[in-house]
Amino acid sequence: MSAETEQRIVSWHANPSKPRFIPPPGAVDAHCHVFGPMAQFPFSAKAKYLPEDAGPDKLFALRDHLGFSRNVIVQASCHGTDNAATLDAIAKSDGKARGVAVVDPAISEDELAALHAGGIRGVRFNFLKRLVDDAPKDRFLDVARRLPAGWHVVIYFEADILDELRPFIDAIPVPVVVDHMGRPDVTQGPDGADMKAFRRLLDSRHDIWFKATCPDRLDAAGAPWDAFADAVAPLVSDYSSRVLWGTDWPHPNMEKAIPDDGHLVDMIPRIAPTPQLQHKLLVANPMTLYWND
Ligand SMILES: O=C(O)/C=C(\CC(=O)C(=O)O)C(=O)O
Repeated sequence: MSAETEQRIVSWHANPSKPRFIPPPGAVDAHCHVFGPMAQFPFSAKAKYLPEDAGPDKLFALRDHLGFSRNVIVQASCHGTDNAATLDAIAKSDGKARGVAVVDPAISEDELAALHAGGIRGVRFNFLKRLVDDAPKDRFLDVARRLPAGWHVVIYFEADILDELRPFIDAIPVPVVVDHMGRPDVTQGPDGADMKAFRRLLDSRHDIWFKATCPDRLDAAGAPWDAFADAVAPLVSDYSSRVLWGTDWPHPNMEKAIPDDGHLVDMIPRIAPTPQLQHKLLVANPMTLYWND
């Protein structure tokens, strides 16, 4: 894809509402991205989408508008394995951001150490065919065995390949964080086949975490995303010590159904109704994974 021939896409709300829910002090938006700015950080030649710039200035303004304190910036597929934009945003955050990188599995120990010094605390393995050309499990496992101390692996997959991925996930030697709960069909409800399979995965190891994120991606009925709230609230309550939350801003590939970030924040008390759950989801859990040093 080339910037000259493709039209750049805006996938985020120009003027998100102020949420009614007020996050607790120290709340972490634990899943968000930056795009570019392209002039400084060009997108990957293999990128499957070409977004407009959504850099750290916009991300930090949104953080403050929504009442959050910190961000975990996840390297988006449009930047490939060049983590410069993510590192730049972390460096500009005044200690208020950490990150998850996407790396070439052949990365050296020195390069991993440099990512650690730049605030990276995990690597992401993406299995979505519409986002990446290949996902080599053996090479992923090789790098997972060489990660700096305290790091984890983030995996992104869709529910229909969970069974196939189980031996791979079982072999990951560090904690695992599952993006968007492995994209279950939330219309099946809390006891549907997808949620049951995901619970079996969570029960198989106590160091598998998940992000209770993306009602906009998972609930096609649209806001206020009632099916998402019904299906996800029991999961948050039953696995409250290993769940994270994030906006997913700037919502890559959601340009046809852009969510209002204020409405996304207002999902939090529906899936985590008590102050205790909200503190775990937004403060204690992400601090354990990302600011544990
Ligand atoms: O942002 C997300 O979590 C989900 C994405 C984009 C993505 O992961 C990426 O580009 O790396 C998606 O489903 O298109």
